[in-house]
Amino acid sequence: MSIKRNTVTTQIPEPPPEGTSLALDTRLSRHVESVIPKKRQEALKWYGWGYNDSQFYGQQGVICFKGTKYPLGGCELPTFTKWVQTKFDMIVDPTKSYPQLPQSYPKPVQNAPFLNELRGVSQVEHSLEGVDRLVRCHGQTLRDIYSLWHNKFRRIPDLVVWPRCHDEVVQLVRLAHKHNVMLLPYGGGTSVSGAITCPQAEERMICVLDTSQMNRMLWLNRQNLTVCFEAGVVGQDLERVLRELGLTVGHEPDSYEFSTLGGWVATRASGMKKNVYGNIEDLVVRVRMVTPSGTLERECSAPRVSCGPDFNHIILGSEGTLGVITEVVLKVRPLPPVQRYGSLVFPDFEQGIRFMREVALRRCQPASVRLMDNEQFVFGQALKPEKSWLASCVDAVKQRYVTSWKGIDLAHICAATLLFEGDLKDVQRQEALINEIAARYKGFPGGGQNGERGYLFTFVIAYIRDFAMHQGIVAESFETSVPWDRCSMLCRCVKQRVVSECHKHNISHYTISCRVTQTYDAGACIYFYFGFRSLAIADPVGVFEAIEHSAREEILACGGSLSHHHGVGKLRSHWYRNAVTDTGSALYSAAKQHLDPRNIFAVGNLLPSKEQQQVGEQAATATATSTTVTAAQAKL
Ligand SMILES: Cc1cc2nc3c(=O)[nH]c(=O)nc-3n(C[C@H](O)[C@H](O)[C@H](O)COP(=O)(O)OP(=O)(O)OC[C@H]3O[C@@H](n4cnc5c(N)ncnc54)[C@H](O)[C@@H]3O)c2cc1C
Repeated sequence: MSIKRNTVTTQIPEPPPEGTSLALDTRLSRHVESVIPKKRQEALKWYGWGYNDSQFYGQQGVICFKGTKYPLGGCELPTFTKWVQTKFDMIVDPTKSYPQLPQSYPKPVQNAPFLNELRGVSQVEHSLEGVDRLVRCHGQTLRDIYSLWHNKFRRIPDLVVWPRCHDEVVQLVRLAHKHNVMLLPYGGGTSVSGAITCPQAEERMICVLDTSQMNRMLWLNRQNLTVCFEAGVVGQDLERVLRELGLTVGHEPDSYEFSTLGGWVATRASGMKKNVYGNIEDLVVRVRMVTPSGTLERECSAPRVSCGPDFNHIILGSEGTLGVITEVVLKVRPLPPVQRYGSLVFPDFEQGIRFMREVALRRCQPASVRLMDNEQFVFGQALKPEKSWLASCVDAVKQRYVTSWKGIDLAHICAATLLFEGDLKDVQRQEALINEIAARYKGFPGGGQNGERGYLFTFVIAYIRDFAMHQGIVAESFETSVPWDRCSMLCRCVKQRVVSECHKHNISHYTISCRVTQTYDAGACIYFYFGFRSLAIADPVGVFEAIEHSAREEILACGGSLSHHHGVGKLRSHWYRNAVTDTGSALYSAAKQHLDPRNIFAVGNLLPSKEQQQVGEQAATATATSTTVTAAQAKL
C-alpha cells in the first residue's frame, strides 16, 4: 500500500523479488559516492571558493589559473591581467600568500545534558574539533570570507553533527528542542546571504547539522518520471547518478558543483536551464521537513492538489528557520539528445533587452539565454586564455567585421549566450527563430564557441573573488527580479547609484556591470557584479556593504525584488518585513512559533533575531493571557 502511494522511505528498501516489474524501482536505491568527502577541507578550500587545486594566481606579473578540473586550468591570462591593470590601476603581486589555517579556535559553548544524551542514546556522528567547526561557520558572502581571512568570527559552530537519515534527524531535532540548542542546517555552504553564518550574539550552543551523509537516491519511478533523493545530495552527484540512467533533473544553479538539493529547496534556487526544466519550485513534487512540532509533508506524490495552502511552499525558501529538509521527490526528464551552444551580438544593451523581451513574449526561450552588458562582455573577452598567432589574426578579422561592416561601436557592444536542448529538429527550429528575432534588434550570431565558453567560464568566474581579495580588490554579486517595463531603467539607475556612491567614498577604481540571466512572462532576473580597489580603505567590507545597501534601496525604488534567487538570509533581513508586508511577516512568525516554539532553527534568517524574539515574547504573553482568560471562564 505504502509503495503505491510513493511513500518516501527512510531505510534502504529490500530489493523486490526477481521478475516483478515495479514502476517504483527501489532496486535503484543507492548510496551516492560524493565528490565532496565528509572532511570537506580535504577537497575544498577552507578559506574560500571551490576545489583546493583550482585557483587564480600571479606569475611574473601575469594572472594564471591552475587545476585540472576546468578548461582554463594551466592557462596564462594576459588579456585579463591587462584588464585588471587598467580597471584597478594595479600590478598583480605574485608574492602575496593566501591565509593559513588557524592554530586555535574559539572555545565551544557546551550544553552538557544535550551532549550526554547525544552520545548516550543516539548513533549520530558528531565532532567538536576546531577545524570541522571552522569550515562550516560561513557561506560565501564577502563578509564571510573576509572575516575568515582576518580571524574575525566571534562565534563559530560549537558542534557538527552528521545524521545519516530522516530518523536520525528526527532524534536530533527532538534533543535540540528539549535542551534548547540552536540548530543550523548546512548543505553545501554556498549561501550568499549570510544564512549559514552563525548569529554572532547567540548565547546557546550552536550545532551545525551537516546533511552531507544523507545523500542516497531512495527510489526512481520511470513511469511517473519522479525520483526521491535525500536532501544532502550535491548537485553534481545527483546529476551524475541520473545521467547514468539516461535522466536529468536539469536544475543547474551556477553553484551546482557544491550546493545541495536541501539547500536549493531551502533557498528557492534558480537554475540556468529553468526555461526547459523550471526553477526548483517547479521541480519539487513533494518534500519532507522535520520540525520540533513534527514532520511536515504532503500526503501523496500527486502532480497537483487543490488543497491549499500548499505547504511545500512553506518549506521552499524557509532558509533553515523552520526545520530540516530530509527527503525530496523531484521530477526527472530523459536526457536531451542534442545540446548546442550559441551566442548573439547586439549593438547595445537596450537592443539586447528588447530582444529578450520579445523572446519571453513569444515564449520561445531556449534552455538558457543570458544577456551581458558591455562591461561584462569586455570582461568575458578578457578571460580568454593566451592565443596562438593565427587565433589572434582571426579575432582581429572578426573585430573588423563587427566594427566596420556591421557598424558596431565596441564601447556599447553587448552579447547574449544561448544554450539549446532537445531533439535535433527542435533545436534547429529554435535556433532559426531566435536568430530571426535577434535580427529585428540588429543582433547577429556570434558563434557557438563563444556561447560555450560563456557557460563554462561561469564556474571559473566564481574563483576570481578570492584572488581579487588577495590582491586588494573586494567584489561580490547581487541580483533581483523586475517587471519588463522597469528592466532597462533599473539596470541604468542601479549602476548610476553605485557609481555615485563610489565617488562619495572616494573610490576611483571600480567595476559595476550587469546581465539579464532569466526571463519570465512578466519580467526578468538581473544579476550585478560590483568590485573596487580597496587597498587604501580601512574597512573595505563595511564600505562595500554600505554601497550594496544603497544599490538595494535603488533596486527596490525601481520596482525590483529583494531577491530573485540568492535569498534573504541575514544580509537582507532588514527589508524582509517590508517585502512581505506586516501581515505576511506576522503570518511567517506564527508559523515559526508553531513549528519551532523555542526558536532553535537558523536564528536571524529572514527576520532579524530581535524581531523574531519580540514576536516569540508577544506570542508567549498572548498564550498566557488566553490561558488566564480560559481559566477564569472555567471558574465562571
Ligand atoms: C558562485 C555561486 C554561484 C551561485 N549561483 C546560484 C544560482 O545560479 N542560483 C541560485 O539559486 N543560487 C546560486 N547561488 C547561491 C547558493 O548556491 C544557493 O542559495 C544554494 O541553493 C544553496 O545551497 P547549499 O546546499 O549550498 O546550502 P547552504 O549554503 O548550506 O545553506 C543555505 C540555506 O539553506 C539552509 N539549508 C541547507 N540545507 C538544508 C536542509 N536540508 N534543510 C533545511 N535547510 C537547509 C541553510 O540553513 C541555509 O539557510 C550561488 C552561490 C555561489 C557562491
